[in-house]
Amino acid sequence: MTSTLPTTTTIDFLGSEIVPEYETAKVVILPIPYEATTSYRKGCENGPEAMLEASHQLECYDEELDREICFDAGIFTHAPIADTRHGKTVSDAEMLRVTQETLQSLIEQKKFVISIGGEHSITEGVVQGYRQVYQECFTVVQIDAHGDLRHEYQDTIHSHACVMRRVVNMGLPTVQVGIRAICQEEADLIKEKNLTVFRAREMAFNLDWIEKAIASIPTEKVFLTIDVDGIDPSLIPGVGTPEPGGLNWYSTLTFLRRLFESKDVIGCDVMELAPVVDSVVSEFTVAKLTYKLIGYQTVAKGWIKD
Ligand SMILES: N=C(N)NCCCCNCCCN
Ligand SMILES: [Mn+2]
Ligand SMILES: [Mn+2]
Repeated sequence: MTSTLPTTTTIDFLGSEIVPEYETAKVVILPIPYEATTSYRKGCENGPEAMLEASHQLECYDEELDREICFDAGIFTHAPIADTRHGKTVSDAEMLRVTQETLQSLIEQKKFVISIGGEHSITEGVVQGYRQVYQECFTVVQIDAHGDLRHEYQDTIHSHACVMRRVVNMGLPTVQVGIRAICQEEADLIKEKNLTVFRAREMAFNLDWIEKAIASIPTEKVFLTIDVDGIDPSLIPGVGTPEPGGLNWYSTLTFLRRLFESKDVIGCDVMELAPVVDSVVSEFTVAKLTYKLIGYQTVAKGWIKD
């Protein structure tokens, strides 16, 4: 009997010909095509697959780092988890559980995981995975247009608009970068808790922000969460809630390189890509951003092969 159920085949980051054995891979790409609470334009559940497909067009050679980084690091692409595509329902509790458990197991196996969303609420589960493994405190560095600091939004505390509030409530320090859309409740919380926020308006004309942001991170260990709407929508128009005035490409890369070389980045996620029909700009840019993260980490950790 042939099944009519949709099958999930995994598309490998960069293409199957470069995929190493799981055991030897330092890096695992974890697709999390989950979408439930997005409030404006939909489609971020299709982000991971679009990014993986676009990654086949990347050059393996990183011209900045002067290496074919993928052969140094070894990049393994995991099967998707918490998949809401094709009308499947996954509750927030189930998404958080499977995300936390998958992360915990990959981190225990010493993998450097880059989780690919999917909506930003997933980051709560991702960060919980790190908390299970790391006794030591770490800072969550967020690139985003939005504060995501609301207690609750549209009747759920697990909305993508609340994810950093969940992180703050875990007691972890945060550094928020590129912020340019917050509500009164968030502005009040930032003042009350004296949260560290680098606002896009202040960053726009002054590259000083990069060193200031690095210096403001209170711990050696860092988890990096990138909501791709933090980058300017002229570079990544495929997001659910676009906001003008975002980070440009080279200041983003300069910040990320500094972050990886000066801190111990224990993991990262790249969230909220919602592909636009008939344009590949967003998914290609997100694929390239992801490969840059791998490159910076590979150099920082000395995974370079002779
Ligand atoms: N993380 C996000 N993408 N957050 C988006 C929140 C959108 C809130 N719009 C509120 C408009 C009501 N005045
Ligand atoms: Mn955002
Ligand atoms: Mn966000």
